[in-house]
Amino acid sequence: MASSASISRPRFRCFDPTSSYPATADHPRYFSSAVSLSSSSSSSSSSSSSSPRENGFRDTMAISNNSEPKIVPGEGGYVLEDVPHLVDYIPDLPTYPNPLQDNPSYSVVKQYFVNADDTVAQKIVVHKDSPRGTHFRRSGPRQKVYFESDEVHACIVTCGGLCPGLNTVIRELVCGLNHMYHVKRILGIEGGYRGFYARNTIPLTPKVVNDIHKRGGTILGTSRGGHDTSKIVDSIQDRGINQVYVIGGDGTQRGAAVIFEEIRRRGLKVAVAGIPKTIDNDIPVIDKSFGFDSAVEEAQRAINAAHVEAESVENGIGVVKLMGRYSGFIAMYATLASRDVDCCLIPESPFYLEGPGGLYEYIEKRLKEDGHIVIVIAEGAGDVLLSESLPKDEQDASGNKLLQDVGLWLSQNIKDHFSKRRKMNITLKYIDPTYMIRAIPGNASDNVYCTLLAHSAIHGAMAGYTGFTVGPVNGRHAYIPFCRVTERQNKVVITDRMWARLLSSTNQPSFLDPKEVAKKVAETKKEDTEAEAQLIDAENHVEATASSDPKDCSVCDPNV
Ligand SMILES: Nc1ncnc2c1ncn2[C@@H]1O[C@H](COP(=O)(O)OP(=O)(O)OP(=O)(O)O)[C@@H](O)[C@H]1O
Ligand SMILES: O=P(O)(O)OC[C@H]1O[C@](O)(CO)[C@@H](O)[C@@H]1O
Ligand SMILES: [Mg+2]
Repeated sequence: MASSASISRPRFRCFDPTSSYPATADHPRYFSSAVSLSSSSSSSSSSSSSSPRENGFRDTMAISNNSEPKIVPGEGGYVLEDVPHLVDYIPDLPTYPNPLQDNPSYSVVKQYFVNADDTVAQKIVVHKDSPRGTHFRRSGPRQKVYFESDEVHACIVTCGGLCPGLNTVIRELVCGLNHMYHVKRILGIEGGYRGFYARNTIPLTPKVVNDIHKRGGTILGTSRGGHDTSKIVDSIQDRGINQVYVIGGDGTQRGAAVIFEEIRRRGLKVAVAGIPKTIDNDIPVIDKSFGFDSAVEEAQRAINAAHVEAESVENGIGVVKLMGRYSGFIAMYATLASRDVDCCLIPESPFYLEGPGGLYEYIEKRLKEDGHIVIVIAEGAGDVLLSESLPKDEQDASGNKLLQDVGLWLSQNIKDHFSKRRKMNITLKYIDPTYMIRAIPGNASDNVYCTLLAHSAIHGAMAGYTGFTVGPVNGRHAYIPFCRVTERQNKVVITDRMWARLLSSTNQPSFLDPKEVAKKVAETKKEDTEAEAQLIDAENHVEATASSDPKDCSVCDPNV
């Protein structure tokens, strides 16, 4: 789904010879400006008895706050975009055997532990001569862990809008930590990020969370705004928390990235793991976000109702508004699944109302030929048209643009056009199931997916990885650096096959000038070629810099 066209690559830095952390089997050396610490740590003594502000290094310890992407080049254009690890800034941390090796459920699995070198390819359609390309570290349990079970004090927080499956992720984090790693101390942070410093916490046990996956919403509550980094990290430190599980969308992952930076700056032995959540499916790199399938399924009920209403009357028009602020995935998949939809409008594909090739013309054609029409519109579609007629510039507490009701606006315009100007008798029913599709519990497949996400996050944190988001890349779960999931939004690419399938199934106009389409295709191809060239440059660059004078940074900047 994600197009490589809009990927902006991380900037590559010189190999820093002062960077020194032990090359372990699980953690090979990498090229980046990693930190060098002057003192060894006693942080491994962090245990259940650790007192506030003792769960790691002292605040005052001089630690670089530099967290450039960790890029490991390999043969044939192979690049690993690795995630941070606690030993990057706390060397000499002791390791422990993974307790899973004695777990009767798991010990029967041949090769249960993930090979230290396993990585997941971002691009799996390749040509004979194409470079091997970007890879991410494969997720899963490691032979050695960096936390003892009774040392772990985990917390879970949910932020942003609701999404089916949130409670399942919470449940599986709690049960996974407890059943796989015997972790007993898990705190639920109430009410999103601000809950760290302004709300109570809830002790979470497998018993407390046993049934929650059957409910929509999040038992922890959620919020927008209120991200005060230093207060949040103070709270983490004061409570002696050493594993932070953050469930949320792009904004939340950005927030988690800053929390991780601050934790790293303070030198704390605290792993930060993100579990991506958004029904809009707008998080890049991962195959799809949890809750998306459930939301698409629930949207079918609204579309079905619109269809029944529309085909039961003469000149019936059903309009359904679905979520999708910047990305139209829900509208696109709900349309493709339903087959009752005649027109799908999404933010990525601008449309117009009047004149040849416009929406009104198409509606009239459908009404004449079929007697009815069903239109699905994503909430962010037609934003430009709408703001021209109703200018309004408001934001929510997180800084997201507050949208006006495009479904209502469109319905009103259609009514005005056909009744007043075309003098046609139409019956229009507007259905807005917006919050109904996200307030439900996860469906069966989302529940399984949520389990895998939670387990991946737990294995990663226990293995000492931090500053990462979990998610499947081409079907294999991986650890992805925060910067890769926050650098852009995943959007429907209207020059891709999926959108073409939709156009062919609805028969709607593309609303695009053929010349514009050709231009877009050319742009996409150019960006793809540039991205690949940059990868090859990066590999050559890292090799060159490793053997050159590290102070000579003229080669650092890919633009030089
Ligand atoms: N750049 C940022 N830095 C720090 N915190 C952020 C940043 N962007 C967002 N946040 C915080 O993340 C939380 C959630 O953000 P937001 O409301 O945008 O939802 P989201 O995680 O993107 O989920 P969704 O959009 O799917 O509902 C909020 O508490 C917000 O303050
Ligand atoms: O009304 P709220 O809670 O801000 O949520 C609305 C937003 O949430 C989202 O579903 C993202 O979670 C957007 O599609 C939508 O604009
Ligand atoms: Mg968001």
